[in-house]
Amino acid sequence: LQIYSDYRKDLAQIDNRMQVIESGYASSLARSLWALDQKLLQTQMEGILSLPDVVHLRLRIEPDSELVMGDIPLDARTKSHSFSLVHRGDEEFELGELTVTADLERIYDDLKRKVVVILFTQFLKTFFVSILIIWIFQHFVARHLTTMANYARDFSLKTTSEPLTLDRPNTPSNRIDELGRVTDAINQMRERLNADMERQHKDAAEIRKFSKAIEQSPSSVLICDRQWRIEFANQKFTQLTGYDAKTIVGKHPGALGENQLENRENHHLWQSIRLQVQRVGVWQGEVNSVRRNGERFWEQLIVTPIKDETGGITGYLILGEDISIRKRYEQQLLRQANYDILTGLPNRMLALDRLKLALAQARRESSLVGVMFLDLDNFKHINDTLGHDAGDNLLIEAARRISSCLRGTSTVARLGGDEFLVILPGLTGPEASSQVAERILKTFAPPYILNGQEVFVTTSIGIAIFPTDSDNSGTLLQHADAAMYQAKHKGKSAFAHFAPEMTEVSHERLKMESSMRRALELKEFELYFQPIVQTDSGNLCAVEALLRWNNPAMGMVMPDRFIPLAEETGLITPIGEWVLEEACRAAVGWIQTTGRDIGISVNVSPRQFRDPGFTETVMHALSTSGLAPELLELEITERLILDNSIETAEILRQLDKAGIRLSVDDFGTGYSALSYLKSYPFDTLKIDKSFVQDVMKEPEDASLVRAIINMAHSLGLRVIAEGVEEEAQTHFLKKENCDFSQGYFYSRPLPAPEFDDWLSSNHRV
Ligand SMILES: Nc1nc2c(ncn2[C@@H]2O[C@H](COP(=O)(O)O[C@H]3[C@@H](O)[C@H](n4cnc5c(=O)[nH]c(N)nc54)O[C@@H]3COP(=O)(O)O)[C@@H](O)[C@H]2O)c(=O)[nH]1
Repeated sequence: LQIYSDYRKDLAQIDNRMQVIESGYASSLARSLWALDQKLLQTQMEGILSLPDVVHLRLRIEPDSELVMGDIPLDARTKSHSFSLVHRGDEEFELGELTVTADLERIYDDLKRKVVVILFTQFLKTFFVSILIIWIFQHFVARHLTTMANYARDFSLKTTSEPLTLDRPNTPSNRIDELGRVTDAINQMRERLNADMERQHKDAAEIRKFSKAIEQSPSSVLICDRQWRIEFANQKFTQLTGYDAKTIVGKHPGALGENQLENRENHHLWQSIRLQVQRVGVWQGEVNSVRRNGERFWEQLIVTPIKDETGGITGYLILGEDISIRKRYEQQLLRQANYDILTGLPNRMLALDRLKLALAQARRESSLVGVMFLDLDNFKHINDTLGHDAGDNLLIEAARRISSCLRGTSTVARLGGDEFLVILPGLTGPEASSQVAERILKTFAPPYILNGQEVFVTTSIGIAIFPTDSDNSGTLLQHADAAMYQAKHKGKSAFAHFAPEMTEVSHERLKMESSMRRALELKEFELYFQPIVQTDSGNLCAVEALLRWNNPAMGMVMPDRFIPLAEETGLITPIGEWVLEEACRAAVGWIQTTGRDIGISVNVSPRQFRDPGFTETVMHALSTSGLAPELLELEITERLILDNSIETAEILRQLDKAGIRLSVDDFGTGYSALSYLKSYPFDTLKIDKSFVQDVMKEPEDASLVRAIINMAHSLGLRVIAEGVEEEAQTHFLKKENCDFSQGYFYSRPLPAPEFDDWLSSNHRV
């Protein structure tokens, strides 16, 4: 711009000069021309030519001459200016025209010089300024950017603890400038990354822990997606089912096998599981599953949905536990509770159930049911003379012969000892039962081979018909029993139909009942005491009170004989009350004499337990004797709990709340379902003596006792083994960690004075 402006100025100067020439010389030149004064004209033109930059003059003289002075250099850039020469008198005459040409080369040279100088100085200035700027940029910005770039390049998960620092003073202004802010942002990012990584490590450790726990869980674990397709199976699942986790991924848990029939069965089960999980949120139950090798096993399944934070279902969790052993024991216990071990026939309990069912069906169909009571003649004699084994073999063979005479719909059961019961549903008439009886008597005709010798055994059969003789199962049995006695009276190997006059045979029973009604008043009842000891030390810890009836006419009557009658007649309530008060009083006496807390166990019959005033009776016995509630243990049979009534649960809860201990008596002889033990507040479980007595002889009984102890312990119950008679049994029970033992090995039940002697002489008290 500067150069251009100078250039314009020089041009303007030349123009100026042309104007000055025009204004200064035009009139004098016109005068010289008018006067035709050539000399002066020449002088004037030379004067013009001497002016700076003017190199050429052309004077055109009218009409046709011309005067030229000076030269125009070749290729020179010029500027010309022409003006007219006019004579102004009265009239104006154009005398000619002067064209002045100025050489612009000087101006251009000046211009070039200036350009060179300016360019050079500008270059130097720019160069040094750039150097300065570069240095400033390098010092204040670029080297820090390089540091940042190096930091970013070398940044890795290992270096997150090292912050980015710049090589410059940490002043407030440095902290808030761009570099400071970027450094701060990078360091904040590093810290956030650190915190995220720490959280991630923690989460990963948690996830590892949980997945290890699931992987090593003692329960089998399946995780399915929302469509019930398996996503994960743990080791235990593979162990349990034989299916490799990889091969079942994506399959439905109910369609693992190749057997289409099984898959179809499973389909219905899993459909109801799915519906319940959707409706209730959990499904729990026992399932008979199939292993990969086709083997069946029982498992306890719990199926629950897996939910995300919003409560939406993301999948399903299926936990399984192999309960085959427990199931086997339950089934074994159930079998033992319902079947007679010796003959394999249904026992009394199952027989009564079947009888009730047969009666219910007969009522619906208006048909007849025959009830036969069989008793082997002379069985006691054979048992006593040939021994128990021979007696057992006889019972087995008798059971087989009776069964062979019956149709599939009939039931034959062993009621106990040598008594059998036959139920004949759908009878066409009483004579049909006579035909069956005759068949049975006939099959008894061939001799039995016992201990290598031939023995002839007969049976007596009593028959009662539903509904002719009674429409009640209990009465029908009594009638059949009465008829059986009639058949025996007839002379054995006979059968008899019930007749009303036979009821007279229950005369003895009536006599017993009336004696029992007076027994309390006449103080004929007595308590015997049997110690309960700690199995490992043999030390006394409690005593069981056992009732005896000392009748002048009948002698010492054992409870098995009179308690069922006392229950039937309701006399058990006052008798039980007396037992409770006596037992508590006796316990307080021992505590005072020995200075030790000795507990007392009292048997409670179902009818006594269900009496509305039972809880008050117990509390009254405790308060009048002053016995601490935790020293009283009530023994309740499984039978009582099986009715599963709300009242039973409520009474048990009240007693438990009062601090009284509760035990399940004769465990193993009833239904033996372990599930109820969980539902009621029991403290102790008493294994029935029938199992304990054979632990050294029967491996099955030993494993059953072992299983009962383990299961009771797993439910938090203490275990008492009843009927310990031999030392070997105590070793077995010790080994199996049975808490307490009771039986003749330690002491028989003793009357009060003898028990006091036992207490004072027994060093383990
Ligand atoms: N409701 C009530 N029931 C009672 C009461 N008193 C007794 N009973 C029940 O009568 C059943 C038979 O009792 P008992 O004849 O007294 O027999 C008990 C023991 O003598 C017997 N026992 C003890 N140790 C051994 C042994 O080593 N071998 C062996 N063969 N028998 C032995 O066991 C009976 C104890 O049974 P439990 O009650 O199951 O502990 C019996 O069912 C009593 O419950 C009563 O007051 N009220």
